Amino acid sequence: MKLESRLDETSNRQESAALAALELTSVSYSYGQRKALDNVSFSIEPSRFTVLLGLNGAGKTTLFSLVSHLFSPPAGRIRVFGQDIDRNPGPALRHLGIVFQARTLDLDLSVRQNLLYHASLHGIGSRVARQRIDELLRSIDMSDRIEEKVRGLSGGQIRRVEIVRALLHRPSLLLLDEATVGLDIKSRATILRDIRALVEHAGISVLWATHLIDEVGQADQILVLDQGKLVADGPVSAILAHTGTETINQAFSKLTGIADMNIRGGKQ
Ligand SMILES: Nc1ncnc2c1ncn2[C@@H]1O[C@H](COP(=O)(O)OP(=O)(O)OP(=O)(O)O)[C@@H](O)[C@H]1O
Repeated sequence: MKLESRLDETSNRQESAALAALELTSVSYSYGQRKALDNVSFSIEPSRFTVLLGLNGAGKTTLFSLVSHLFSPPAGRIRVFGQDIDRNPGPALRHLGIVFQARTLDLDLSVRQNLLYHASLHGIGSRVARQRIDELLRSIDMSDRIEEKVRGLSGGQIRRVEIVRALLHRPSLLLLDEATVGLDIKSRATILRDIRALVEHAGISVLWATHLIDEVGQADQILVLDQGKLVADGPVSAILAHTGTETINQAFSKLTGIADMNIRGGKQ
C-alpha cells in the first residue's frame, strides 16, 4: 500500500513541523468517583510513531475522547500543533484524524457513500473528495470494493476503510485506538506496516493506542499508562535503560507491577 505517496502535499503538516504534535499538561478526568486519568502530561514530537501502551481500563480511550474534544477535561490543557482544543477546537480538530476502537462506518452504505459523507462533514468539495477517495482506495488495493456495502467487507477491510476515512482531510496527527483489535495476524501486520509507512514517508504523527506489547517497535516512542497514570514516557531504549530490563515486556511488567505477561498481552 502506498498511502503515504498520496498524502505528501498537505499544507497542515508543513506549517506544523516545528510544534509538538500533541501536548497534554496536567490532564485529569473522572467518571463520577472513578478517576480515569490522573494528572497526565506528555508531549509528542511531530512525524513520530508513538505507542500509547496500557492494559484494558488504563485510560487510553478516555484520553482519545479528550483529545478529540468529545469531552472537556475539568483540569489541564490539551494542545494539538499548538492549538488549544478547548479554546480553538476548530483549528485543533482540523489537524486530527481519528480511528476509534468501535466500528463507526454505516454498514448499509457503500464504501464510497461512507467516505463521501465524511468528506462533506469536513467541507471537502465533491470533486476533490471523489479524487482523494479513488486515490486512497487504490493505494490499499480496494478500488474494486468501492460500490460494495460495508456489511460485505471483512474486519480488516473495514478497518482500512476507516483509516482512509480518517486521512481524507489530510490530518497531521492520526490517533488510532486499538486499531488491530479482533483482526487476524496478517491484517494486523498490514495495518501496522502501512501506518508506520505514513509516518516515515508522509511525515504524519501517529499516536497508536494498544494493549499489545508485540506492536511496539524498537525505535518507537512509548507512553505507558497504568490506571490513569503515566508511568513511562520516552524512546524504548531509554525505558529499558531506566527500568534495567532487556525487553519491553519486562519493562512493562516492572512499571505496572503486574506479573510477566506473555508477548501478545495475554493478561489484560
Ligand atoms: N462511560 C464511563 N462511565 C464510567 N466509567 C468509565 C466510562 N468509560 C470508562 N470508564 C472507566 O474509566 C477507566 C478508563 O477506561 P478507558 O476506556 O479509558 O480505558 P482503556 O485503556 O481505553 O481500556 P479499553 O482498552 O478496555 O477500552 C476504566 O476504569 C473504566 O472502567
